[in-house]
Amino acid sequence: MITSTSTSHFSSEDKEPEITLSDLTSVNDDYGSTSRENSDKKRKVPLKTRKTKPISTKDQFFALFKKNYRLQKRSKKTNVCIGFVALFVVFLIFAMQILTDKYLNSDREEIRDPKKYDFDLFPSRVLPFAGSESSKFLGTYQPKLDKILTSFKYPMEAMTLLSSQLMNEKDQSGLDQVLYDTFDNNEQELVSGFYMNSWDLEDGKKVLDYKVYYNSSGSNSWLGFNRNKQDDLGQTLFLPSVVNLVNRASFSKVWDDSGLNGTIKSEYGYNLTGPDIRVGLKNFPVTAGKNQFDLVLFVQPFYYTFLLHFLLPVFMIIVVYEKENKLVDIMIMFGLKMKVYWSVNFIFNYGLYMILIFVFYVSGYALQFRFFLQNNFLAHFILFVLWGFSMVSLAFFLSTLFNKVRTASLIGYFLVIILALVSFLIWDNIIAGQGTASQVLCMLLPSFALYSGIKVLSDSSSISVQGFKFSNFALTVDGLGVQYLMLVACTVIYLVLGAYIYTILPSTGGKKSAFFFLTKKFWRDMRRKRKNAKRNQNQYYTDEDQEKSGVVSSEDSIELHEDPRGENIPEDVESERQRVIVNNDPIRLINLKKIYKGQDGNPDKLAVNCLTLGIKLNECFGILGPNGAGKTTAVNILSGLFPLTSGQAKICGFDVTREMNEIHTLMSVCPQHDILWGDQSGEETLEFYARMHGFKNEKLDKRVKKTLEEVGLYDDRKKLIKEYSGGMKRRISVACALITNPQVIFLDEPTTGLDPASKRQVWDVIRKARKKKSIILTTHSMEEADSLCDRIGIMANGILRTIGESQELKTRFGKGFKFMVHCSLEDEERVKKFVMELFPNANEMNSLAGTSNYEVPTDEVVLSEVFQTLEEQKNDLGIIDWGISQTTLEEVFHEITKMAEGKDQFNI
Ligand SMILES: Nc1ncnc2c1ncn2[C@@H]1O[C@H](COP(=O)(O)OP(=O)(O)OP(=O)(O)O)[C@@H](O)[C@H]1O
Repeated sequence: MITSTSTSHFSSEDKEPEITLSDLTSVNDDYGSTSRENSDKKRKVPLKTRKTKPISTKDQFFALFKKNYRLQKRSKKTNVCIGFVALFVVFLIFAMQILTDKYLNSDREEIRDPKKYDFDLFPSRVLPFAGSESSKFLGTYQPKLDKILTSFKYPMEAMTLLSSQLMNEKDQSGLDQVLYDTFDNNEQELVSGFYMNSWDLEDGKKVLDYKVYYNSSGSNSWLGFNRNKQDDLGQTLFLPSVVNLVNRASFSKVWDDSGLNGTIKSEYGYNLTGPDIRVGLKNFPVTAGKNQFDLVLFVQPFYYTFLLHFLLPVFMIIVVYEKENKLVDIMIMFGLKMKVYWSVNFIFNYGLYMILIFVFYVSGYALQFRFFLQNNFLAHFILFVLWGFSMVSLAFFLSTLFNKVRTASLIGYFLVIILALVSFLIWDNIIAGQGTASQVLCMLLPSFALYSGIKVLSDSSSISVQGFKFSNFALTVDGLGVQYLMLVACTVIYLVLGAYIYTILPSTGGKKSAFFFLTKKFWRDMRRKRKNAKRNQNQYYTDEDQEKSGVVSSEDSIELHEDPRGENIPEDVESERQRVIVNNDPIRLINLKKIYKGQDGNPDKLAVNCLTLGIKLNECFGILGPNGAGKTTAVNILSGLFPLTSGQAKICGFDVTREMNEIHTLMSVCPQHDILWGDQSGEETLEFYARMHGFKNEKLDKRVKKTLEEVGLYDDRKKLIKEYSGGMKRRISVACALITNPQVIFLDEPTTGLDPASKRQVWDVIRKARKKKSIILTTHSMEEADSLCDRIGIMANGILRTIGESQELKTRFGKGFKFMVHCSLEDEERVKKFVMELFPNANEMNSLAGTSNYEVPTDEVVLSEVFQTLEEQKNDLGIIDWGISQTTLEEVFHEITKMAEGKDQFNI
């Protein structure tokens, strides 16, 4: 086991982010040569430092906000749809108001003496009385019946205004008159009137005359549709319950005390004493006038609730789109802080919602909706503001549950209808009748809080009510306080739930235990992260610092584990391991291991095993390997997408497990697949990333222009990405990786899908960009690795098989040179003899029709001599053509992967 212990160097000098266009423009002509080694020896990268200041939260915030704004502006279909729905709902209500006034609010005829119904004492159907706490009665009675009246325990007891509304000793026509006179005031509020009288018959029997008036016109009757109709609604629903009350009173002791004893034979078979009870039912008298039936009052809670839910799926789609297309991941790799991401989305979505609210208010006031005119402005404004918060939180929470835009939008739009409809159907009919506790519980689904709030305001804005006044505010459901509180609570609850689900089910990087926060490790890591972040805040250096710094090492002690191959570890891999442990390369991987947890019954997958590797300053390091070798996994760990299972990975001294925030400020990635917003132009895409890294104004423009020119996209800079060809997208992805002037770049198959000309263009860009940087490039193109990479590592089955410069590998694994000679058949023997003299250890591979191929050991070939000899003797020997070539990297690759086949199947 070898260890190294070291110190660190920091510079806390506070400077603006460096814009070194020269990084892109100055061409380093000696790429591919080993002379770079020498410069590394002179100057080593200090650990735990970065070149630029940490990315500022403010820069990220504005870059992200601008991007969101631009994309939303271009989502024309969605915007039109939102606008259309808003206007549709508003005009629907407006149309209803007009239609109602014209057709439903017809003239009303006077009814002074409404139809009267007489009933048996005990109707066969006895239903519970359907009154509420706010129901009011108006009645008249004889004082001697006082006790009967006060014995009407439930529900009259709850009717607070009962006594104040009772009028002594009015006769029936007197009550008719009172009800008639107060019709316009009473029609919404009074549910009933009653008349009660008692007298003695000639035979001494007592009579109790009890008339019930029911109000079929107010809000307490069903929708008010029964107005003016002497229907049997009250007869079937209302009267029996009142009669039941009378009966209960009759049976009570109070009855006896009132001295009204008599015998009652009920149809139930009871023999009870009591008076001759005469019960009747009458509708309220009606004044002449205009019916003021308010259809709007009935429908507006539903429509408003529907409209105010309409942005829910839009918000979900914004988040899920970026999740599905891995745009969040790439932004994280470019240093985006999640707290900034969520804040911007929250504020942005809330802003969109406020635009909708603004349109809603303007049209509501313009069209003179009573809802707005009659109610206190703060009452509905606070309700809408708080609903906006809880809806955005709810959308975030829901968006963590979906990974596909299609599913999210389908379920989102379905939810809009369902939530509005369920609130409409359930609140009035079921929940409103329950106690406050049940109502509060239901409001944990904030749609109920919104609906009930709108309902309170809507009812308060009916024609005959004065509207919701400031004095009506209270911590009750009717006073809106409960709704406000619950909307605030829902905002917090759904934000916390969303963050929790996002943590345990991230879009990438593997699931976490549902109880992760109960582990000691979690809190320890949190503490460490916070400590590191504080310590690292000002640890960045300038070019000058870098020049002065010399060799600086990490303060951490690093242990090198034994390679799983033990003694059989290839020499070059072992020597790299020894080199890495004592060198402070900008990228250091030590014993890196990654196991993907098996899902859906699949076993765990060991993707990377004991990878120890260092990438030097100014170096472009190529990782080659067949599909599934573990290349992308290694890059993803380094870029913070996946956590490593064990081992260490450090970038400029920052640990990927704890200091990813710092690492993101100094690295960038060109992912394997283009991860871009289709509705942004190439220029805007680059601007976004550059802005996120602190580039502003002129510097920003220059940087973007230069980078676009480098990748040959300047002329197409204004085109939307969705109009780009595959090759253009690839080039803009490479440009994104370079625009932020990072110290460390990961390029995952950067030229896949490019035509040869574009490929070479990108290669040029990478070569130029390499100065003062460390680049890891994974590729399947041997030509690319050969041309760009200073060193190459070949992986197979998650294990590093070999490492070295391209030439070294060719020498080590190739079978020397290939020599081909072509002559006529009669000269063939002579030529063969000559070849064997020239290359005594050559091996003839094949010979056909005068063309022979040989493998020649490298040490037998001195190219200049071979050229000279062959050119001199060519004509004498009758050689028509000849050629010599070196073993290609592709052959080395095949050789190594062949050797690796079937090897190293480790148990996890
Ligand atoms: N998220 C994942 N969950 C489980 N296994 C995974 C996951 N990602 C990759 N693997 C597995 O890990 C191994 C290494 O995959 P990786 O993508 O790193 O290979 P690669 O060398 O980049 O391949 P390619 O050249 O095809 O991109 C493969 O066997 C792959 O199936």
